[in-house]
Amino acid sequence: MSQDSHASRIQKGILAIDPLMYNFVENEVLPTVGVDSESYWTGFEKVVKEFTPRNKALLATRTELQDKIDQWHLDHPAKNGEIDFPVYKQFLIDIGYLLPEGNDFKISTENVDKEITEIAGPQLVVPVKNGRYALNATNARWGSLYDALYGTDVISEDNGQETTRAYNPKRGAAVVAYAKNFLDEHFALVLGSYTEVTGFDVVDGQLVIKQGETTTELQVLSKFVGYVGDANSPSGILLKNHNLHVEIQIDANNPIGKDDPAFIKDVLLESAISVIQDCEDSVAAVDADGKVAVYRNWLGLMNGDLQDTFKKDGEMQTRRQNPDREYTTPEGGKLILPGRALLQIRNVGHLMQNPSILVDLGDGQEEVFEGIMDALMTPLMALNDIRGNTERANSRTGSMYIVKPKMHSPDEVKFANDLFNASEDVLGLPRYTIKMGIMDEERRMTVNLKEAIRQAKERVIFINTGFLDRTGDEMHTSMNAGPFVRKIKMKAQEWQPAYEQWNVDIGLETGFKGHGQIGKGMWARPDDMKEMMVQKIAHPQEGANTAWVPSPTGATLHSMHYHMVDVAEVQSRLKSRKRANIDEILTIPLAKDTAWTAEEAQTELENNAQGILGYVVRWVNQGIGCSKVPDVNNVGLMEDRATLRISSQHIANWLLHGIVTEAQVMEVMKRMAKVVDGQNANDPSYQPMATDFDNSIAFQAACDLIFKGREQPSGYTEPLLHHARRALKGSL
Ligand SMILES: CC(=O)SCCNC(=O)CCNC(=O)[C@H](O)C(C)(C)COP(=O)(O)OP(=O)(O)OC[C@H]1O[C@@H](n2cnc3c(N)ncnc32)[C@H](O)[C@@H]1OP(=O)(O)O
Ligand SMILES: O=CC(=O)O
Ligand SMILES: [Mg+2]
Repeated sequence: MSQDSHASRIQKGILAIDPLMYNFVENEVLPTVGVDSESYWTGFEKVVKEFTPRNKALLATRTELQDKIDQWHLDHPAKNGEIDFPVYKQFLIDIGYLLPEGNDFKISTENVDKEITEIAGPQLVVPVKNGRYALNATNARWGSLYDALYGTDVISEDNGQETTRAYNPKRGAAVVAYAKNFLDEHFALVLGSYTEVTGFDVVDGQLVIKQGETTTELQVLSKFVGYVGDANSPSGILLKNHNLHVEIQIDANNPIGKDDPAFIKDVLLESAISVIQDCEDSVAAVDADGKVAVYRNWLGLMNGDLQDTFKKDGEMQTRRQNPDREYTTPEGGKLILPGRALLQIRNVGHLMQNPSILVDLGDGQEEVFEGIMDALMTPLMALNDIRGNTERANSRTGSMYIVKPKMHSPDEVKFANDLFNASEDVLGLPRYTIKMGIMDEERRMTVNLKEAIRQAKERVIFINTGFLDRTGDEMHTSMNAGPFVRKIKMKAQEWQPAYEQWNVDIGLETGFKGHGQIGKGMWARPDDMKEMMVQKIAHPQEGANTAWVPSPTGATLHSMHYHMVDVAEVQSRLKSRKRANIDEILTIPLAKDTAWTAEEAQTELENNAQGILGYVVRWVNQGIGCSKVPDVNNVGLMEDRATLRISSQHIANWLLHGIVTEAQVMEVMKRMAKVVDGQNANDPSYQPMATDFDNSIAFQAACDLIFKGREQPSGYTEPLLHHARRALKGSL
C-alpha cells in the first residue's frame, strides 16, 4: 500500500516523488535502458513545469463549453424531443465547439510497422497491469481455430455437441467441419474439399494436396507461402490471404490429428495483429503502487523478458513472450514471421492526476497530471525496443506506439503532440519516434476530427471509434436537453451510424489508407461469440482495418472476418463517397415519446444499476479494472469505465428529467446490490455491499456516480472511482 508520506518522498526540484515510484525508476528502469538519472529527472521537471498549466487550461475550456451548452438547453427547451437545430448548430459554432475546417492534407507518418499500415485484422485490448493476461494478449498473434470454436457458442450445443469436461468427439467433428469449410472458402482447392484431403506434399516448390489416389492444388497457387518440417511430410502448411497467415498443423500422433484423414491437428490463425496494453479503461491504478505495477509490466514487455507464473488447472505454469515463427518458403528459403502482436500502449487522458509524483508550481503541492507522467514514462521503458536492442522485438521500424484516449479537440491533440515532442527531447529520440493513436470517443473530437488529425499529422497512426465513451459523452454533453432514449436504443439513433461513417470518411480523406489504422470499437459481450461472428463483420465491411476484441479467442474468431472482406478494396471504393452528414452526428438522442410504462422504466433502471454496482464493487474493493459482470439475465458483459459512464449518465439524465425519482433509484440500487452480492457469493475475497450500505465505500461510490453524475467532468467516472479506491486503501 502506498501511504502518502511527505517525509519519505524524494525531492527532485519541484517534484516530490513517491519512493515506490522513484526506486522503481532508479533501480529497474534507468540502468536497463541506459539513461542518466540526473538528466531524466531534470527533463521530467521541465516538462511538468511547461505542460501542467497548459493541461489545466484545456480542462478549463472543457468546463466553459459544457457550462454554455447546459445553459443553452435551459434557455431553449426541446419540444417533443426536438430542439431548434439551426439555432443550436450556430450556437456551437459561435462558442468554438464546432470549428472551421482548414485545407485538405494527408498524414505523413513514417517508420510505421506493417501491422498498422498493411495488415487488416483484430486489435486486442488488455489490462497491462495483469501480467498473465498481458502476456496472453501479446502471444495472441496466433490462435488455435479449433480451440476458439470448441470453447465458444459459435458451435452449437445441440445434437449431442455439448461442451463436456472430457473431449466430446461430436463437438470436435463440428469444429473440424467448420474449420475445413473456412479453408474451402478462402483457400479453395481445384477439386473437392478439405474434408477429402488425405495429406500434403511440397514438390518443386508447389503444394501438392492428396485426396486418396488423386491429387489437387490450390485454385490460387500464390496463397501457399511456406511450410514446416520436411517437404515430403510437412508438419505445417502456411497459407496467406488478404495479408493474413493461416497454418494447417499436421501431427499423426496428436489425439485430434490421428483421427483426421490428413492428420490435421489444428488450424492456426494469425489473430491479434496488434494489441493495446491498456493503462486506462481496463486498469485500476490510483497511486504509485498501481502505476509501478503497470509500468513494470510494460517495461518487461518492451524488454521482451516479462514472465508470469500462475496456477492453472491445478498446475503451475510460467508464461513468457513467444518467439517468432520459422518457416521454409516454397523455394526453400527461410521465412520468419512475428510470433507476437504489435504492442501499443494506451496512456491515460488529460483529466486525471496521480499521487505518484507531487508537483509544486508555486501554489503548494498538487498531484502530477497522469497523462504527462505516462508520456514521460512509457517511452522511457520502450527505449531498448526502439533502439532494436531486444531479442523479442516489438517495433521493427524503431517506433513506439501510444494510444491517447478521451481527447476532446484539436487543441488537446496539439497538446499531446507537443508533449510527445518534449518526451522525445528528454529521451534523446528522433522527432516522431513516438506515434499517436487518437481515440475518436468524445463528441467535440468527432465533429472536429479532421482538424484534430492535422495537429498530429506526422505521428498519427490510428483513429478509432470508441463508441462506448462516445455514448457517455453524447449523454453528458446534452444532459439538460431532455430525457434520452433507453440505453439499448442508443446505437440505433441518428448520431451513431453517422459518427461511425464520419470517422472512416475523415480517415480516408486524410490518407490513412495504407498508412494507418481506421479502427472500430469493442465487442463488449465476451461470451457471445456466435453473435459477434454475425455482427462484427460489419466493421471491415464499413472500411475499418481493425476493430477491438476483448479476448484472444475473440481475436481468432474475428480474424476470419478479414479473410471474408478485403478491406483495402473496400477502402478504395469508399474513398469517393459523400462524407457522412455532420447534422446527423449532432442530432441529440432525445426520446420523442417518454411515456414508458412503469415496468419499462424499472427494467431500464435495474439494468443500469446492476451494471454499475457489479463493476464498481470489484473496481473499488478489489482493484479489478475491467470485469465480466453478469447482467440481470446473467449474460456476462464487459464492463469498464466507459460502460459505467453510460449507465451512470443515463440514470442521472432520467432523474434530472423526472422519469424516475431519487427514492426509486435508491430502492433499485439497494435491491441490485443484493443481487450483485449473490452473484459474487463464490468469491472468497468479495466484500458484500448489502450488509452495511452506509459503510460500503463501493456502494456509496456507485450512488455518487449517479446522484453526482451531472457534476462529474464530462460525466467521467474516474474521479469518483479513484477517490473511493484510495479511501479503501487508506492512501487518500
Ligand atoms: C471501452 C473500452 O475502452 S474497451 C477496453 C477496455 N476493455 C478491455 O480491455 C477488455 C479486455 N478484456 C478483459 O479484461 C477480459 O476479457 C474480461 C474482464 C472482459 C473477462 O475476463 P475473465 O472473466 O477473466 O475471462 P475468462 O475467465 O472468460 O477468460 C480468462 C482467460 O482468457 C484470457 N483473457 C481474457 N481476456 C483477455 C485479454 N483481454 N487479453 C489476454 N487474455 C485474456 C486470460 O488470460 C485467461 O486465460 P489464461 O487462464 O490462460 O490466462
Ligand atoms: O475506449 C473505447 C470506448 O469505446 O470508449
Ligand atoms: Mg474509451
